[in-house]
Amino acid sequence: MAPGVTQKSGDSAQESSEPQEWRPIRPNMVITGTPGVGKTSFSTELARELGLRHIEVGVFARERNLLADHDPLRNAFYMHEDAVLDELEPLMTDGGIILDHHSCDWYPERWIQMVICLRASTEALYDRLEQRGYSSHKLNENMEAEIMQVVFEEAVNSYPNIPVLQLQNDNEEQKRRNINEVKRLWRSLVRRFENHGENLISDTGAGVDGSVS
Ligand SMILES: Nc1ncnc2c1ncn2[C@@H]1O[C@H](COP(=O)(O)OP(=O)(O)OP(=O)(O)O)[C@@H](O)[C@H]1O
Repeated sequence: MAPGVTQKSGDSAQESSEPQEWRPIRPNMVITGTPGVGKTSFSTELARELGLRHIEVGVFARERNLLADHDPLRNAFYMHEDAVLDELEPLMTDGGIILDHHSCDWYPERWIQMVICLRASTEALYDRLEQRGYSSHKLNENMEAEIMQVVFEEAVNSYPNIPVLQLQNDNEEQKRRNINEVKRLWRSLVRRFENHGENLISDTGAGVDGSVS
């Protein structure tokens, strides 16, 4: 995996100059995971069913000409991270956003109220990445990252106040079960967010297929 495919310079999940009490009008969600685990498929369905806006961060950056250098080894572009954050800020303030990207350590923590890390078995992931025609370097790098749970640990370290839901996404049946469970958790979060000003989910994990929250 390209380490972040972002160019870091400044603000991050753990560095915020905003007052602690700042919160979006509605909650936001991050869906992360190694490339190929199924973030975009999952986010698209979830956003449609919950009436949320799905932002595939790499596409968002490309559409706004916020891509930086090209990494020839991975055939991927870095992003101008600060500029992407600036563009995202008003959207995140309104809330109801699903941010979909394989790196999640650069958003201000105050933006995010739910974090999901999708996982895939080595067999499922290998097949998906091979089908994409990835170079052996890129394929091996991603496989190793998934086995070493690099993205999950990044998510846990970036959002110390939010339980990170880890969901196994090897097949369509698991995806459907997980989407249904995330919808239930999200609706519960929204109710508590509106009623009591809470921004944490407390009942994560229960009944979610393969979850290790
Ligand atoms: N639950 C699933 N069962 C079977 N195939 C799946 C599942 N989820 C996704 N896929 C397939 O895996 C491939 C990768 O999915 P997707 O593009 O959603 O992954 P991604 O994590 O968003 O990747 P990237 O980070 O590179 O954008 C696609 O061909 C998709 O159809």
